[in-house]
This record gives sequence, C-alpha cells and structure tokens, in this order.
Amino acid sequence: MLPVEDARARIIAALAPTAAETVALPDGAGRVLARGVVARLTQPPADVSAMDGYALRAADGTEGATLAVIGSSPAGRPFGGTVGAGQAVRIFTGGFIPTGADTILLQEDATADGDAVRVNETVNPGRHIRRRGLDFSEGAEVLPAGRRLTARDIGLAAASNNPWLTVHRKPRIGILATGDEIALPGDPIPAGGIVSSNAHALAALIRASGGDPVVLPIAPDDTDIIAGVAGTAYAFDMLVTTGGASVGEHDLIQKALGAEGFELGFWKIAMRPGKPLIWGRLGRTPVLGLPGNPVSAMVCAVLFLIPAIERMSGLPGAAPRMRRVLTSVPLAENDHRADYQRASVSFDKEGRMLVTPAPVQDSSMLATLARADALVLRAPHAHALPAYAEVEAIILPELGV
Ligand SMILES: Nc1nc2c(c(=O)[nH]1)N[C@H]1C(S)=C(S)[C@@H](COP(=O)(O)OP(=O)(O)OC[C@H]3O[C@@H](n4cnc5c(N)ncnc54)[C@H](O)[C@@H]3O)O[C@H]1N2
Ligand code: MOO
Repeated sequence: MLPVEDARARIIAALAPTAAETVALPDGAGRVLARGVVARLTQPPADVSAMDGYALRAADGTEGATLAVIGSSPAGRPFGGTVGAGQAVRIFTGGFIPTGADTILLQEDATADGDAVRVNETVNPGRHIRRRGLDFSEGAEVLPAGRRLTARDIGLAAASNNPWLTVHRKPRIGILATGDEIALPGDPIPAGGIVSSNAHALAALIRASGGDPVVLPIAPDDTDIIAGVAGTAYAFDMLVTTGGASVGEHDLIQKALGAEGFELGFWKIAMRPGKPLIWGRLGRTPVLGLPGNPVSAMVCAVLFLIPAIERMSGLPGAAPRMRRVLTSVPLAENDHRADYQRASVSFDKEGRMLVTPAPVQDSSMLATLARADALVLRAPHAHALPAYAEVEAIILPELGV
C-alpha cells in the first residue's frame, strides 16, 4: 500500500494545467491566471489630494495667514491655473494637486470667508498628497501568472484598466457513480438499495475547488455498461469514479475500464478511510477511482482530488493545509495506515482550536462527516496522546468543503 504523500505526488506529476482562455473581468474571481496582469495605466495618474481642503504653498500655510482662493480642483476636474504666493485652490479628495501647490490644508483646519480662507493650523509640506504612481505604474505586472484571483485581485485588475483576463480553463471532471444498489435522490430506490450521495457531494466539492463537474448517469455493476459510459472519458480532463474500487466480485471498475485500455498507475493507499483508491489513465484522460463508501470518497477527494483540480487549474497542487491544533480527548495509538478522523471543532477560553474526534468513525456515516469540521491526522504508527496534546488537522470549511 502506497503512503498518502507518494500517492499525491504521483497524481500531481501526471497532470498538466489546462489551456488558457479569455474571460471578462467579472468572471475572473476564483480563476487562476494563465498570464500575468499588467497595469494599463499609472495610479494615481498625477499627484492627488488625500483629503478635502485647500491646496497651497507650504510656505504660505502658517497659522493666522489669510489666502486668496483662486479656483477649485474636485476629483475628475483639474484646476488649469497655477497657485502663486498667498493663494490657495479649494480641493477635494482625489482632486489633482494644481501646479505651484505642495501641500494640503485640511478643511477642518481652515475658515472659509468668501473668496479667502484663513489658516487655523500651520501645515506640513507634502502632507495629504498621494504621489503619482503611489499604487502602481503603467507597464508593471500587478498580478502574476499562477495566482488564483480573489475579490481584491479583481479590484486591482479593474483599477489597472484590464477588462479581460487570461485564465486557465476550468478542469472538466466527469463523475461516474457505479453500483446496482444506488439510485439518484428522488428516483425509485431498488429493493435493498440506497440513494447515491457521492456524485452530488463530489460535484459540489469539484465546483468549490474551481472545477467544472459533469455528473454521468449511474452505471450498474455491469462491465459493459461501465465501459460504455467510460467511453466518454475523452471529453473530460479527468474521470472520477466512485464504488467498485475494492476486492469484491461486484467491484468492477478496473475490470470494466481494462477492456477500454485502462492503464493502472497504482491501487490501494495506506490510509483510513479510503484504502482502495485507484489511479490510472484511460487513453489521455487521467482516472481517479474513489471508494464507494461516502466518507471514504470525500476524504480521498479532499486529499487527492482537490490538489489534482488545483494542479489542472494552474496551481502547484499542494497537500491540503494542515493546522496544529489540540485534541480535547486522549487519542489511541495508530496502526500502519494514516488515519483521518472526523472531528468537531471548538475553541477554549484562550481562543485555541480544539478538535474532538467523533466516537464512531465508520466510513458510511455522512451525518458525522457533515458535522465534522476537521479531519484529524493520525500518522502511521503514531503513539497514543493525552488530552490537550498537539495534533495536525485539515479544517474542512477552509477548503470550502
Ligand atoms: N474483503 C474486503 N472488503 C472490503 C475491503 C477490503 O479491503 N477487503 N475494503 C473496504 C473498504 S476500506 C472500502 S472503502 C469499501 C470500498 O469498496 P468499493 O469502492 O468497492 O465500493 P462499493 O463496494 O461499491 O460500495 C461500498 C459502500 O458504499 C456505498 N456506495 C457506493 N456508491 C455510492 C454512492 N454513489 N453514494 C452513496 N453510497 C455509495 C455502497 O452501497 C456500499 O455500502 O470496500 C470495503 N470492503
Ligand atoms: O477505507 Mo474504507 O474507505 O475504510 O471504508
């Protein structure tokens, strides 16, 4: 059985970023830049006032002085003249500093009197002036390739006058759920059957991670039908299957895909839940075969599918972020498989994060998974730990899962 880190490294090494496409700025949030964003203008374009008040020569701005107000410079309508000795221009936040002026007298420190203004507080040279190019300059790369765009980045791309962005295409991921016993939510359930949760949970996870999920029709435990549906794999950047990954005679994924030319990369990982994970390739399409147990499928998706989507989206495809937290209860020693225990999260009086693993860790229990906000890692052969010991955990809401 392969260690988790080796499995993820092999998956990531086999994947490449998707091609670039151009999207309108508002559609760029959450996408990964395939090309850096370059400022198409300088911001601010000239020296501007950071405050409402008066632009003047600092030498004139001593307490008690009275200056002649010769014009106005609101944002967007620069004053065309020059500020001379004993003169001031009414100015507003964002207004261009007129020629001749070198400081701002705050409105609160002045008394207007018709066409004159009285200085009530001596000014400091250069105060309240934002210099041309303070934020960025034309031609500078303001956002690098390989960055996943935040709302803040969209603001920066907009401010730097970029209506279009070049991003990686969202990886298209086909989801194939298999099993005679499963039915779609709302459809008639066969005798002894269950409702398929995996495809929907995976589609939501894929979408949250920046992928474009396509839920394929459920395939029964029939190699020909599975093979037929898998024949559509070429349309996807990755095919994800669930169920049929294990050793039973109904566990048909490898057999069915084998007839289609499936090349196995590896099978079985030293982890719990999720041991029977399959990785391989069908033609040019990578295939990730997740176990059928719903919790196993989701834990494997967190550990392998999210990094894979990130890699295909143009990111490095790093392991999910681990946080050092405290266990609220003692933990038993672990065997040779990495254990990802579903745990709830709370905070102690000092604000430290505590995790409490659910008492029953069965890989069929979706209610427990939904309530758990953390996966606590018990490394292979980890020693027993007392309560309040440090452990590593993946915080699921941080992944949007
Ligand atoms: N003798 C052994 N038996 C099993 C082993 C083993 O090593 N030796 N491994 C166990 C482990 S671990 C897991 S995990 C499961 C995984 O098996 P499969 O991937 O072959 O999954 P199935 O047998 O098809 O289904 C398992 C379980 O999950 C339910 N299921 C399947 N698809 C869905 C779906 N779309 N939505 C919700 N639930 C689904 C299915 O009804 C079964 O209850 O194998 C163990 N057995
Ligand atoms: O690994 Mo299975 O995923 O334990 O239930």
